[in-house]
Amino acid sequence: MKYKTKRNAIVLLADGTIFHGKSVGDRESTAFGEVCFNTGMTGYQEIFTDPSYYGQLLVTTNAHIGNYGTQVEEVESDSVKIAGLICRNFSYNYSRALGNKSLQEFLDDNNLFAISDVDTRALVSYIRDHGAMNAVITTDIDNLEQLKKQLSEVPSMKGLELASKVSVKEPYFFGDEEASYRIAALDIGIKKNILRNLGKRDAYIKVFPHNATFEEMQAFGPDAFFISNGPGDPEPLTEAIAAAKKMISSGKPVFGICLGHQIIALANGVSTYKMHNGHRGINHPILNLRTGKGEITSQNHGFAINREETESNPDLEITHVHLNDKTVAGIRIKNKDVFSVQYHPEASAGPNDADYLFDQFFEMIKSNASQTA
Ligand SMILES: NC(=O)CC[C@H](N)C(=O)O
Repeated sequence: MKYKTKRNAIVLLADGTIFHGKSVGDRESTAFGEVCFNTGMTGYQEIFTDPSYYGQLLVTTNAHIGNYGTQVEEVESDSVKIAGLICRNFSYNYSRALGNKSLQEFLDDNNLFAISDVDTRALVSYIRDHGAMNAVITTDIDNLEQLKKQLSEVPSMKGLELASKVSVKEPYFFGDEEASYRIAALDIGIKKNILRNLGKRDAYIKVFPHNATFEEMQAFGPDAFFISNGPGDPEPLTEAIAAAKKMISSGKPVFGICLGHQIIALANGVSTYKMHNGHRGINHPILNLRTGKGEITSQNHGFAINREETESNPDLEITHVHLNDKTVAGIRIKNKDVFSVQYHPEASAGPNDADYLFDQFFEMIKSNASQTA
């Protein structure tokens, strides 16, 4: 087999703990980032290309990664966004009628360093107990003191602005120019499947860079605004928060997903905090408090909005809660067409239980447009 030689590799955590593994392929490399884990059993390609993962070393808890290869259309952005991959068994071969490439080729094309043969169950238990922290994966295993020094210089995710690293530099359009509705979307790390979900509901979308002003977005003549998911700490995104305040006052519908949800909360004076461990997986249970129905959702976040501040804010209503830990999973602004969720109704990867949120957004857009016509 082509990739027979594997080098010894390690995961070195910021607290000095070491887990052993092997390089994927015959490759010498080193990658730094915040270590986090995703429990999804499928959807690795969508997860690896999700811009919200920028700067993170991802541990996959499924026992096999790569077994169904990759497919050119199943990407959530134009490149791999994770900083490195840590897995148990890496499958160099794949079996899938419509696959285009092996995962190894796909990761090599993206120059992404991956290590396998790690006891991921032990690693995940460790992170669960000790919380999210920075780490390095490397084949440079004889140079520990130097690595520890470099690792101590990697900035903490708390306070880190990363949206500018993944956002588009210039505005672009998505969908049919003749569509019935126009949406101005703020790209602070947008996933492609969000655009597909908006576009297929008869919308023409103009996607704006992370630092676009409200006035630039308004000049498109939108019927509604959208604020995307994305990486890093939401609090340093002062330009996005300022734009969100004006979107909210505009009277037009506003929908925020994940980082966008956190920005809407911050625009209402609610603070955010770094969680002990985030929620990353494709089966997170949510309760919709308005309907009393449960939803199984796709999630990927390491920050959350402050629950007490949300509850005591007279303008806000909590619409969804996470059933595992009762964190806030969705809010709306009372008497306005503004709402947001901490999870991913666009799925990709994951279930489509929360697809109705896109329909809800378009119902708001239609009734808002008819009122202002
Ligand atoms: N998927 C996202 O938008 C994540 C938002 C934010 N970066 C967090 O980790 O909480």
